Amino acid sequence: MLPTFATVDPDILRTSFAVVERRAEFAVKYFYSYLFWHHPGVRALFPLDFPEDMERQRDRLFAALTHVVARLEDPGLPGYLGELGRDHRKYLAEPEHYTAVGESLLAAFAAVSGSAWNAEVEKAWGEAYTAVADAMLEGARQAESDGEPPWWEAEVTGRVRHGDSLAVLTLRPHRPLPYTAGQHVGVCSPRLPGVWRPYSLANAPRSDHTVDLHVGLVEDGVLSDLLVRRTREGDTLRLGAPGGRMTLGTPAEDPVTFIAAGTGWAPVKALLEQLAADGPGPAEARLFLVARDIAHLYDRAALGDLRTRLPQLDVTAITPAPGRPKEQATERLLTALGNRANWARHTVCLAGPPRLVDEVAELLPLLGADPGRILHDPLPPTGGGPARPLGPGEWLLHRPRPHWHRPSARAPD
Ligand SMILES: NC(=O)C1=CN([C@@H]2O[C@H](COP(=O)(O)OP(=O)(O)OC[C@H]3O[C@@H](n4cnc5c(N)ncnc54)[C@H](O)[C@@H]3O)[C@@H](O)[C@H]2O)C=CC1
Repeated sequence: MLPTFATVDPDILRTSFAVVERRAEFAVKYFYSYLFWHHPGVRALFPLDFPEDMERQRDRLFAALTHVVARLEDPGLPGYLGELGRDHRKYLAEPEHYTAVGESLLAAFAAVSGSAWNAEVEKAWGEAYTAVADAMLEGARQAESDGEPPWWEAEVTGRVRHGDSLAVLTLRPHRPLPYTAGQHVGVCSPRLPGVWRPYSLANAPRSDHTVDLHVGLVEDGVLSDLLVRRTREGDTLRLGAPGGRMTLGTPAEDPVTFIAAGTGWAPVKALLEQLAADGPGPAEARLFLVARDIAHLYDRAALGDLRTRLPQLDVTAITPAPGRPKEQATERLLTALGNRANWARHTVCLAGPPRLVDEVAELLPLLGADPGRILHDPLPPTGGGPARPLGPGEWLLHRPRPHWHRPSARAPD
């Protein structure tokens, strides 16, 4: 049985985390300095050769903590943590590493909290961290006792380029990778040890166990550059444990809307393949496909095939007006979504750039969609903007663009 957070007072954690969050940058630096100084053995788990990756790792820690603090009463939290622990086996994380991380985290929180840190707060965080670590370790132990490897070695058996910035890789894992359409995996190349990035699996499970990845070139990206430009058939990659909640039951009978932007098409394609394979599918299905320009509406043959197999699928392709920036497609998408009805009846699967996902996920309930049936996965941002909440000073220096729900309300730029 997974540990619960029943004994931890969520208000104490939230109030004290708000204090830490305001000095997040310092807290994170303190945390890693403390961790590496007091537990030098842990260094091996982090990609110190890639400073940019260290930055991402730092952001990820805060993103994960924020996720936990925001969902303390969520009954799905232990399940999420179990999945995280199962996935952390790819970093070769052992119980003693969890202890070292917990000790360093509390030290960092105490260091940045000043007088807001007291015995009661320390006790609450100690208990919360123990519950988090126990849930993660339980997930890892379960995976190990199920005979799951910490990662799956996979050979690249196919590579198709779509323009300069996109490649579809086909991989054959050395042993079958158990997953559900819509899920994603961590991907790592032995040529960049320790650098893991999440990619959605772009196909429903196949009898030959091969999987496709759609890889878009990320500006200044380390792994995407290697995957798009320098990976060849016969190369080996590592895949972490599949995870993610953007999955549909089988057979899926309720009306469903898919919204895919850029390579967010990958998991949506997998879900459509699953619908087509399972039978007639829901009576009502709609797909909004968003791309930065017409040339980036790739994979048209596969879409044509899916339309034949799912004749009820209503497809809307959206690109920016000629000469407008790629983000304008998101405005057009929001308008198109506003023009549709029946949101209360639809399950919505949403995949694409994090900011688009955030904007759409905020808009849909205003259109009548049930927030509990809007499915998307929190993926780390790929460049172009901060990955964690901005501190007050940073906010003044880099004011975030406001999130507009009604594009018509947006001042012309
Ligand atoms: N499961 C998921 O949610 C998946 C998410 N992704 C993510 O999707 C993204 C795909 O990148 P690309 O193919 O290069 O897409 P892209 O950068 O070409 O963007 C496609 C469309 O997304 C919208 N968009 C992009 N940046 C935006 C912004 N800052 N604010 C509002 N809207 C924006 C625009 O409408 C744009 O036309 C990556 O961030 C990747 O991590 C990819 C696969 C699966």
